[in-house]
Amino acid sequence: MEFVKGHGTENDFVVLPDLDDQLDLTVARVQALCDRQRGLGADGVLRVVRSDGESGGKWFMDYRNADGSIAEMCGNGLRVFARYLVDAGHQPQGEFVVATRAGDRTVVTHPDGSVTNDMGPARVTGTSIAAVDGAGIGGFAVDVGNPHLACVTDVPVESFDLTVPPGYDPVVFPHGVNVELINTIGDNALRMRVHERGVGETRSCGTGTVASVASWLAGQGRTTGSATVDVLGGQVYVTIEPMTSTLTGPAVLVARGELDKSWWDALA
Ligand SMILES: N[C@@H](CCC[C@H](N)C(=O)O)C(=O)O
Repeated sequence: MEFVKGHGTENDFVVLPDLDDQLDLTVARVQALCDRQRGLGADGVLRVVRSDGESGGKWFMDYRNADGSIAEMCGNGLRVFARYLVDAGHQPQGEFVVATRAGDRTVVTHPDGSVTNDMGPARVTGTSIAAVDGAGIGGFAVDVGNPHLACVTDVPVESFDLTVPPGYDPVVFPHGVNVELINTIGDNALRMRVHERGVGETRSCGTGTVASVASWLAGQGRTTGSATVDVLGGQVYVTIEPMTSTLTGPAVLVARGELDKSWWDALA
């Protein structure tokens, strides 16, 4: 069984081509694939499935977090997914549509290896508080298809301990939440760290960067704008408009290989 390893600003993924939707991708298999000691190591798995195109997309991105849970959307993963499709010859370079659990998303692959995703609307739904290092930090709840609590703070984001999952209000976020801590570092320039639902701290989160810019704008009473977002693994560029948002950043394919069949079968 073929796999590809890739990353988008060091948010890393195992890509599993399963064009005819044959794989039984159990929680145990996702956990083992993502484990950095007993598997390949990744923040998540991207299963590539050919879709019937009825929803507008010819491809379905089946995204799983490292703990085996299913999430609606993954922004960095979508760029890697698009790069894989072009690299494998399944799509010509340029614009095409990928179906996700959050809806159809248009992607544009660029010759320099970067990808621009249409991320759909970033909806600011209210305010809430994250508990980090024993202190409460206020932020905005932002729905980017998946849930975020994006907190702009004056405390340098480098100073937080994200080895401990941030606390959050389960009434506001009944299905868990991704928590972003954000500093303003210049004109239209942010720095972000993230604790991802189903993973832990990661070096980047694409939907989290979109939520961060939406939250930063909401704090100024704005609903449109753009910013660069520095993350531990690099930099992305986000635009927010009333009806949609975009995310541009690198997508890197690192390795290709074959999973050992007896290892895979033993995990069923
Ligand atoms: N890293 C992703 C987000 C993956 C899903 C997230 N952990 C969740 O459970 O919602 C991204 O780049 O957006």
